[in-house]
Amino acid sequence: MEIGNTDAVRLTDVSKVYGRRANQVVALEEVTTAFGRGTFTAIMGPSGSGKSTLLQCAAGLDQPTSGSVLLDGHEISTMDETELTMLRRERIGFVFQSFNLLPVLTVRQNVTLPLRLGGRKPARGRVSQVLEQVGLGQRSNHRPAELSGGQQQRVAIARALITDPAVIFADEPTGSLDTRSARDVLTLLSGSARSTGQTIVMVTHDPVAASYADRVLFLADGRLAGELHSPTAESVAERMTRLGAFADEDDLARAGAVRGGQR
Ligand SMILES: Nc1ncnc2c1ncn2[C@@H]1O[C@H](COP(=O)(O)OP(=O)(O)OP(=O)(O)O)[C@@H](O)[C@H]1O
Repeated sequence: MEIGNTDAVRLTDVSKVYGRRANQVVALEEVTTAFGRGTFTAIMGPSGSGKSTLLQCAAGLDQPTSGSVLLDGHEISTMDETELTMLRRERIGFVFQSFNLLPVLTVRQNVTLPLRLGGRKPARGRVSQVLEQVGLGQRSNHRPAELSGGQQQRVAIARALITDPAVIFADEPTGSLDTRSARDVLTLLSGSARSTGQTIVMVTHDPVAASYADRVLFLADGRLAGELHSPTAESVAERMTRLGAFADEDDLARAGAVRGGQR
């Protein structure tokens, strides 16, 4: 069922409780929000605030305890595992901190893998087009070990883009990259939202990374704790400090670097 609306994902009163009785952890509590088509949203919050849980529930990798998740017009909270697997394969792209490329496959083979797993072939010229889009047109026959971290992450983004997904979910996509590679990856993500209307939802701890998004959603203790539109690294860092997120020295140093104007 496809419904005509402008939201790629809509969560209504989503709660997630792990464990039973005395050991219960409320990871998400009645979260209601939406991710509009063609938008780039960053999700931020202190450690343990529910960011990964939100991403997993929104992407159909985990089922909420209660509430509704409408993804690309499909109610996923009532789907069984087979239906969810199909939906994830067809309509969702994933990008992880650790790239998750297969070392024995070439760049081209890695990028086409999601299609081949679904028994499909890429349309003529599509793989080259996507590789050009991520700036790796000349690297299609290389293997991941022959590429830098930033280039490997761009292969992972090409692999996410190839299925033309309704949403790309990215979990700390710049977490293991140097500043310059991180900037390339973030520019690519924000560019694909702006130029091709790709919807992107990204979890990050980094205010600079979040500043590339159109909107930042803040979580605290499993609940929504406000949002910022057209964020700057400074405004995000300030909000995170207020949420008590920068509790250790590394985080404080990063917030300080941000105020020094990294971007
Ligand atoms: N499988 C699980 N079983 C029990 N508790 C869990 C499970 N997964 C997450 N939690 C708990 O749910 C809460 C939210 O966790 P989550 O991983 O979503 O937070 P996060 O904001 O992504 O944290 P971080 O920034 O540290 O990665 C935490 O208290 C965590 O301990």
